[in-house]
Amino acid sequence: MPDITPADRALRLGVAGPVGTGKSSLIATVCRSLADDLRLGVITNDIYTDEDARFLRSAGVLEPERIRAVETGACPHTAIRDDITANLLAAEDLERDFAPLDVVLIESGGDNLTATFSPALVDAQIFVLDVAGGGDVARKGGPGIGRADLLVVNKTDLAPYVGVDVPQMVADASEARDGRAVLALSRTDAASVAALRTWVLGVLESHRRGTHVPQDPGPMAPHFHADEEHPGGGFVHTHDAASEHEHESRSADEVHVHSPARK
Ligand SMILES: Nc1nc2c(ncn2[C@@H]2O[C@H](COP(=O)(O)OP(=O)(O)OP(=O)(O)O)[C@@H](O)[C@H]2O)c(=O)[nH]1
Repeated sequence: MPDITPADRALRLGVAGPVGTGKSSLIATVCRSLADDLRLGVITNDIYTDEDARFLRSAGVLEPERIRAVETGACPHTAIRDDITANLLAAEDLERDFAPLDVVLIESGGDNLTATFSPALVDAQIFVLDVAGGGDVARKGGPGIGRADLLVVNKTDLAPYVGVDVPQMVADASEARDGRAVLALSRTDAASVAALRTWVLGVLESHRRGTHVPQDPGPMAPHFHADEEHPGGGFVHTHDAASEHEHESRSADEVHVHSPARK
């Protein structure tokens, strides 16, 4: 049997970041700018719905069949970091059904500031912040901000309305990242969209050459889960290997993958 190396399959590119920072819109932008040149697929993760996948299908950026939703049933960050089975199966199915694909984009649904993808699931990952979250967010650090392959400071067109100094926010982010890539993006700014396109093509090229090394930004920082039945209204937990994980656990066949009916 021939050896299959990561370079022989599609580049798997994760897109994570807090709720509403523009992850789905960024994926739509990448699809619009690359769909004529590359064969693309998308997987979205949502807790109970396939809302992000439906948004992308209705945006008409790819054939609907190339956009699949994983309904995680628990926090999406669990399905991109702790038990990636459903996402891996969805990626493999998509890659088989539309072989050969160049890039599969995997979105982590509305999630918190510390969620990151396992390097066993994605080859590279983008972490998305937006200016509306405040100029200070980039300075606060965390695994995604510090060590994702690319940090996007999104919706720069809104900066004048929310009083954020974009060059300062980018400088703070670059400092928090020891010089790793930071991109100020707005879907209304063609030059920034072109820079995003160039970045994706660059990662794809190194992936194909076999020189791209997936990085692990690190586990989520300890975080608080609201729970009415818990004393104190919730609990704090961590995701490091040594600590017990308290999320509801689900087997792969309990996790739903939505794909529209094939024509
Ligand atoms: N002004 C402006 N608005 C944007 C931009 N990108 C996205 N938005 C808006 O920001 C809102 C959230 O965008 P989404 O793409 O749904 O964000 P998301 O991170 O996928 O959201 P969740 O999946 O719920 O976490 C929507 O109203 C978008 O239209 C941008 O570049 N500029």
